[in-house]
Amino acid sequence: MAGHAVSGAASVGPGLDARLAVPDRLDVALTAAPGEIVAVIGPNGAGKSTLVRALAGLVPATGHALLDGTDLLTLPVRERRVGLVFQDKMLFPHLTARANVAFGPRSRGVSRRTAEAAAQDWLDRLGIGDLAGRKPRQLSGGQAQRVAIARALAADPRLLLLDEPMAGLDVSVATALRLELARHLRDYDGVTLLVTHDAIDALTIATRVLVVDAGRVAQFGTPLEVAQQPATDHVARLVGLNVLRDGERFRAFSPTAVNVDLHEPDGSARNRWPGRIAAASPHGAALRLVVHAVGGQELIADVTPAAAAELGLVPGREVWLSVKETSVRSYVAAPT
Ligand SMILES: Nc1ncnc2c1ncn2[C@@H]1O[C@H](COP(=O)(O)OP(=O)(O)OP(=O)(O)O)[C@@H](O)[C@H]1O
Repeated sequence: MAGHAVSGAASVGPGLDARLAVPDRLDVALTAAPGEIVAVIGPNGAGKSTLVRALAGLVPATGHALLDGTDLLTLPVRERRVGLVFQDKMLFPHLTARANVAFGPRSRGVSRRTAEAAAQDWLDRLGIGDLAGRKPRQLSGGQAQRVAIARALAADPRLLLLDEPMAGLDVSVATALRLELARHLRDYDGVTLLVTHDAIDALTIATRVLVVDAGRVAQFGTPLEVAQQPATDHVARLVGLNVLRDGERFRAFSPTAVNVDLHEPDGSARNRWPGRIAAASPHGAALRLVVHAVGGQELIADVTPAAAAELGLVPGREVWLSVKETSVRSYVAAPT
């Protein structure tokens, strides 16, 4: 069966098929079909940036990273058909927005005229065509980020690496950029990796979510699988669920399903925990309590402001939390 992919071996088909290791920092495998948008999420220091930087060739890694059948790790950085957008944008400060975007095509030998026309077209599409003649220092954060995205896309990459492209932007700017990015990515037939700390990005833009924890893949599934059946506390928090481990299984329940009492509740509820309120903050129309349960587990409970006032639910208060078994979803986390 020469030429055919075998289970566990690298595939030679289109898309991305990577297994990358960086000593003491990262050891992950992932695949993505053309057109897929993979959100990469995980706690600080999990290895998300190391993964995208290894794919870009900015961090030395071992293993393989087949992109449309060609191993990126064997190619010099300049020859990898990879587009990069980092939080710190990395625009050339002395070049105009248009020249920044034209840089990729120019360095591949496209004539200045053609490259600049294409650059102008990308800037127009991203809604900042009128700013094409400005230098990066004359642009706002959101505008500069659009230039960085235009520059990455104009280079016609087969792999687009976006490392927290919305971080550091004003909420309204980030929201507008997120919508535009989602629209562009829907038409993009390469593979996108989007590193994000934002559950909305992960769950709305992505076709799949890669959860990285301590340099390993903790979960790799559809946004729905990951939202409904998170396999790490970090993701549970990100999607706003409580998750308890029960051997091989996970037990998840919504903060809105949690009852808060000042005394141990009556009855035989299996799911009840004494603890102390560590924090309270508004969450939509509710008040969200973070409770440190006896035993170390951190749980969240949403209560009405009226109940909070009546029971005196303020940080430091000892409480009992309980949840009905019918409100608990029990599952074995989706395989990675
Ligand atoms: N240049 C470096 N040299 C050695 N170790 C590094 C270097 N950069 C990062 N690390 C370590 O590698 C691990 C992964 O870091 P990485 O920046 O990839 O995490 P991350 O998931 O992107 O985190 P964050 O969400 O905070 O950006 C961390 O333990 C970090 O301390």
